[in-house]
Amino acid sequence: MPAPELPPPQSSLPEAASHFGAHILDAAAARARDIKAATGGAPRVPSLPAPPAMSAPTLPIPGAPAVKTSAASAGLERILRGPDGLGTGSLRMILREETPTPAAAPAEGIPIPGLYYHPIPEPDPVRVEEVSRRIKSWALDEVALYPDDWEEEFDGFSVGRYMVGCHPDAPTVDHLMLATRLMVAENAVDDCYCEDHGGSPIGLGERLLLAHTALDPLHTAEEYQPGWAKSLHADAPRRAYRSAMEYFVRAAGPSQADRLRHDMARLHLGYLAEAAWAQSEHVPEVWEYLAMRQFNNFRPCPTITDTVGGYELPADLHAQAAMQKVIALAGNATTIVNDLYSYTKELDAPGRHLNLPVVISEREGLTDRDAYLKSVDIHNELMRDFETAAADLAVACPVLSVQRFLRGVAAWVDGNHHWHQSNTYRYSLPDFW
Ligand SMILES: CC(C)=CCC/C(C)=C(\C)COP(=O)(O)OP(=O)(O)O
Ligand SMILES: [Mg+2]
Repeated sequence: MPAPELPPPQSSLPEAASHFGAHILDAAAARARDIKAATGGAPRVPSLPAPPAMSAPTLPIPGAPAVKTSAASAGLERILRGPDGLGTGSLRMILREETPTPAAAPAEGIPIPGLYYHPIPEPDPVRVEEVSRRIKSWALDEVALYPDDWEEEFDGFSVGRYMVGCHPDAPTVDHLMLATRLMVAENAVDDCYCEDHGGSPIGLGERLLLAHTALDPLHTAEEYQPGWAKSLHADAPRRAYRSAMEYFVRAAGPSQADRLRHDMARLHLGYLAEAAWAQSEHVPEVWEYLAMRQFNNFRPCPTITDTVGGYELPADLHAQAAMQKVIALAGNATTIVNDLYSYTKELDAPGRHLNLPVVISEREGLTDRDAYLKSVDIHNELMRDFETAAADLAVACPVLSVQRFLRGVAAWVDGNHHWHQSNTYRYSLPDFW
């Protein structure tokens, strides 16, 4: 695929996407007021020197002169200038292709009573149809992802609606396809290597490591390089990882690609811990389960929100501890949403599929219902902690790319809930109410 055509850089979000993740900025404004009331002064300065207050925030344009302020350190100026090396020309904000904003229609399915979440408008049906068409073509014609008898399940996943709902600020369908191919590939690895399409804990480490080299290429002796290259076509998960990553690397900057590789390594580590417990039929303590779920986690999906949005969060701003905490909390909240909506599906699956309610019931001696309701409370705590941490960071670091990234992560969290609630093909609620 040629790299997406990039219209000229824009300095502010187009109206069509202006609603996404807005509650994060609302929360940030409230936090700023609270902080000012509590301290009588400006919001706390983070460990980085406070970046310059910008009245008309604009993305640092690669190669543009550094932002000259007394407050910004040289390091921060370098970060705010944004990447200006070779190949950074594509790292600019893209004007979103205008499509009509759909009226907010009630989602299918029933939201979990007592769950703290933000409803979203029904994803743009025009984009959903186009993404669904393109992803099926990719799955069948480019990577031979699945046999004919898996087609109903593939369609039932509704990945087009999922990704359009999670990336409302994606400027083009080409950008949405970056996330959609990765989502399909990540689920193919989970289904085929770990779960119900031939998965097993036995030999999982080898399979995951070899699949990971489709994301993080092997550089070895000339004699052995062809054997490795051929292996990337050996099965559907590796074909899917290789192709999805190839498209992603063409559109992303080097630090965005390396961020994804790191997040995928985290994901694979989480799969291995889950598999080790399945192999030994061990039920971990609750905190141990929550630790595993922070790695076996949707994290690699929200963290590409800048690439899918056509801009870049600078590596140093992504790597700062406050951002890492926001990402971890958001990923944890999204993944416990999966535990809650997939609970009945997993109870019906062979063997014991660990999720938060099952582990709490086993480890704390609660009834299934009480363990489930406690899991809802834990999700809600994680969601509020995520929103508080994101609001704090938005106040401490008023840089457009940071604020847009935080809104993108929040939009992903909201879109993920919408998909789980409304995917009645895949999920149903327990009768606890
Ligand atoms: C798409 C992606 C990065 C997934 C990461 C981990 C993962 C597979 C989930 C969070 C979904 O968990 P689970 O295996 O429980 O999936 P289902 O409940 O079967 O949908
Ligand atoms: Mg699940």
